Amino acid sequence: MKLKFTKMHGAGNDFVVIDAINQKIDFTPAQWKHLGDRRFGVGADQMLVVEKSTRPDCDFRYRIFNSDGGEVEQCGNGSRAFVKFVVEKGLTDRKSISVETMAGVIAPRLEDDGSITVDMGAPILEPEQVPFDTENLTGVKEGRDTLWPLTLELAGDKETVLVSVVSMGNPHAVQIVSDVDTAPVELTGPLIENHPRFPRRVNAGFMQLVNRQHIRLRVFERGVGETLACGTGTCAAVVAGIRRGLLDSPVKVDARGGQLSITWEGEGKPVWLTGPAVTVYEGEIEI
Ligand SMILES: N[C@@H](CCC[C@H](N)C(=O)O)C(=O)O
Repeated sequence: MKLKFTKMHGAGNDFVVIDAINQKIDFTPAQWKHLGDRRFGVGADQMLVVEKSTRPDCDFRYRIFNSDGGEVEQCGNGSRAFVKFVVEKGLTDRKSISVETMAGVIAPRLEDDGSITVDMGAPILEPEQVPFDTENLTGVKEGRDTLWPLTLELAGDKETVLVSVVSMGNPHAVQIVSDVDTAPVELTGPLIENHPRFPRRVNAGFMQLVNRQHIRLRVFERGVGETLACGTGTCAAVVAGIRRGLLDSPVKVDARGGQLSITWEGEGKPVWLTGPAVTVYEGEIEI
């Protein structure tokens, strides 16, 4: 079939966005992987699918596929691209929508100045729900957070890193580093992603504190590798920093591909993610 798609990005985290309301989509994991392939397909970190929702309280259903072909629960930068896409394509006449995801309902809003704010829902902080296996593991309390030791096997050597575990619908392990530019993201990212204590694998965040309202962040994403920005990773890092008593909301986050901003009032409250979304081009591919 000939698939119509739109190439978009949010702070450099790039997407193939597909209208599955007006096109019939039923792809295998291998076909999703092909679409995400930068050499043989279109190329993107994630493929985002726009569907009708079956829930009466939601305007759309939003499905997310990583470039490895696997379907995942949530994508924050993608949710900004999602609302821009449905408005630009005339799929809704509302700029503030409710969207069903595998991880619950989120609410992106397209402002008149083009910026987008998303209610990403409340973070999940119980390790077993992240999910993270704490059996026979002792955590270190810091503020309201617990830091968990993760032992990594590095070419025969063992190294332990302390991580906060947070779910924004999808799992995150966040550690503090002194300098994101020299952090071993490529080396330890895959080891954290596939650490046996995370049964569904994990997104690995590396956060540098600039001041109490400003961080720099790199994320090695599950099923993708390092991306230029990760929206849910940004939410998770700020939640971890606030719970550790190191950050105060609102927090500005510098990713390699742009700046995002997070507001969070604390436990049980939703995380608000603000940032850009850009349409790059429209395309068609035989698949
Ligand atoms: N880029 C994303 C997250 C996409 C999913 C992630 N790789 C996972 O597997 O959980 C974002 O902006 O949140």
